[in-house]
Amino acid sequence: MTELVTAAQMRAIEQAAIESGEVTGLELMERAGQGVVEAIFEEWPELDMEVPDVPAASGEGGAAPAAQGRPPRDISGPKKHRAVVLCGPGNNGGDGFVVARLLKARGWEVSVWELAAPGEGAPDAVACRVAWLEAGGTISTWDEIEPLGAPDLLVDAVFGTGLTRPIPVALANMFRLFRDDWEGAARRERRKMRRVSVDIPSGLSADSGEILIDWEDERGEFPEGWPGFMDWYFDTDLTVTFHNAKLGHFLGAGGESTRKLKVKLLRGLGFTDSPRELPVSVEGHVRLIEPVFHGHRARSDVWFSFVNKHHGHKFNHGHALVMSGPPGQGGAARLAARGALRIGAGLVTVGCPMRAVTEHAVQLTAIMVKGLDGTHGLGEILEDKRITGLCLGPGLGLGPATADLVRIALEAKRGTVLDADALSRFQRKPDVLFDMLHDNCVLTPHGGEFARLFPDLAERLDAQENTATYSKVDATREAAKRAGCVVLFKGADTVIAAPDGRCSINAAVGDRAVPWLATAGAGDVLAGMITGLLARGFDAMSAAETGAWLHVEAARSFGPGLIAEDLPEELPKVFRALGL
Ligand SMILES: NC(=O)C1=CN([C@@H]2O[C@H](COP(=O)(O)OP(=O)(O)OC[C@H]3O[C@@H](n4cnc5c(N)ncnc54)[C@H](O)[C@@H]3O)[C@@H](O)[C@H]2O)[C@@H](O)CC1
Ligand SMILES: Nc1ncnc2c1ncn2[C@@H]1O[C@H](COP(=O)(O)OP(=O)(O)O)[C@@H](O)[C@H]1O
Ligand SMILES: [K+]
Repeated sequence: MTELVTAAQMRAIEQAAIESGEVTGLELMERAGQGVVEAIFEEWPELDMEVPDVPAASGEGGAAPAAQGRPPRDISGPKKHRAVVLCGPGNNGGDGFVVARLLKARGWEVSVWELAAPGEGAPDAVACRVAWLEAGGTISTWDEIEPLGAPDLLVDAVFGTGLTRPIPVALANMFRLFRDDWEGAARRERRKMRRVSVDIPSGLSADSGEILIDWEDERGEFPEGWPGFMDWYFDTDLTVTFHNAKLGHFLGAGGESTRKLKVKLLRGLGFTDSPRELPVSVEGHVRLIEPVFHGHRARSDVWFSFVNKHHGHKFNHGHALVMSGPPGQGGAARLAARGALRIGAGLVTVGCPMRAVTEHAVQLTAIMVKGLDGTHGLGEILEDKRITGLCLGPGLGLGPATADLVRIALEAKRGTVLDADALSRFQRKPDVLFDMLHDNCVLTPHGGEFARLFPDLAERLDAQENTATYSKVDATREAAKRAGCVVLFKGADTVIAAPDGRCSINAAVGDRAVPWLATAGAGDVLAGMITGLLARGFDAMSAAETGAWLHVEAARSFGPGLIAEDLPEELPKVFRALGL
């Protein structure tokens, strides 16, 4: 798994490298700029070549008049590539000056626009600005911006990890206007404008992925028909970050805007080849779930145990029990049960009220059905120690029986997933639930359920929109600590945390985006998949991480048009593709 860092952790890493004398701040900035240029040419190799001029129409420009019967000959020579670099007042802007200088040295026409000159607080950026001027570069200020020739490349080096204050909405709007103006100009000149952000799209918090906008600022001055909220950051095609990806690349709006992310190593930070190991002790880091089966990277323990499924009979693979609600509401439990079976539990039983047995029996084949006489019946069946995974919540109902079933289930101390109604039922008294939970449990709330169990954390998360001091990672970590078990907070940026501080993100963004997974019942299947893994003996954190990752892989493999029923059925294909 890849380690993700916060802005403060990144600063600590850089600081440690600088203090050790291994590298200077200026060298780091130079490498960062080089990394961006390298990434640009890797992503768009065509930019590394000269642009052939478009032959002008007869009589215009430099093209020769067409000789009879022959196409016009281009005598105007190659055009230069053009870049516009937007520089901010800090070290992110410093990186921008390096990029500008390196592109100019390769023969590009480069215009630099400066929000404000870097000051004493950013001496390395000042030095890079001087180097740009010494290389013959010029600098315009943002209030002098005028339409110019269409660029092939727009480089956003305005704000990076140092953005902590919200930017004025007027500035955010300028990002959009530049982008639109230059994109229009590029279209007119038949060029394609690529947008690249240095470190993180400007306007986003590197810690929370939130858009940092000061909405109070001059908002009223702008005309009707404002663009939607999601346009208020520097919308970009490629983000080039350094050393390690940041949390903000995967959370919230940051996840949605980071379509393509390249991580460039800054050699001299105690690194050899891998961004996966952190060179200095970084407390409380977060991992991106990204199991790798082949290649030079070591397999994680989770995947090792998955591959090495024991041989033996079905009970070696665990027995999952999924509790169902009353007749007519059993679909959710059946979806969960199917997920548990397909992910490899040896046996799966749907436990239901006696009157729901017929409904389940006509629908289920490989999955067993057991009529249970309420809490008493659940207690009885749990005397069978071969039942190793429990799932309660999908379609269970919000009546008092649900709370009793949860209590009996938790007393049995098996691997247990609580989802949906099993969470919402405790809205009024979450502490009652927290007192019963044990460390082999996984709670799988979506946003609404999270707010029911942890209203103060959800409120804090909502309220911090413009300050970026509190992220989904912070909220989920706090929730896990309070609950005393693993909490998986769902979404395209699913965050999974354990009470001991371990935390990971399962990001369904960028090339892993699966918006079609937002379909009724998808969450029930996820609960079942995690239950199946618990039944197989995975610990709570590994079960949640592996289940969440496979859930998205199944959705990716199936593609648009997916309905919840398709998810379990897609798993064999995912396993095959993984070489299992
Ligand atoms: N030596 C280092 O620390 C390195 C830093 N690097 C770059 O440096 C960046 C971090 O640099 P900084 O910490 O200087 O911060 P940034 O350059 O990201 O931005 C902070 C600057 O913007 C100003 N600012 C913040 N909020 C503002 C607002 N709302 N309105 C107007 N101005 C605002 C701050 O006063 C500060 O000058 C990284 O993202 C990375 O691009 C890289 O060069 C690698 C080496
Ligand atoms: N835009 C999205 N991209 C990726 N996954 C998503 C997205 N929206 C929702 N999901 C996932 O889909 C599932 C929906 O679960 P949930 O909200 O409980 O719905 P339901 O109760 O209908 O099953 C969760 O696993 C969630 O992480
Ligand atoms: K930036």
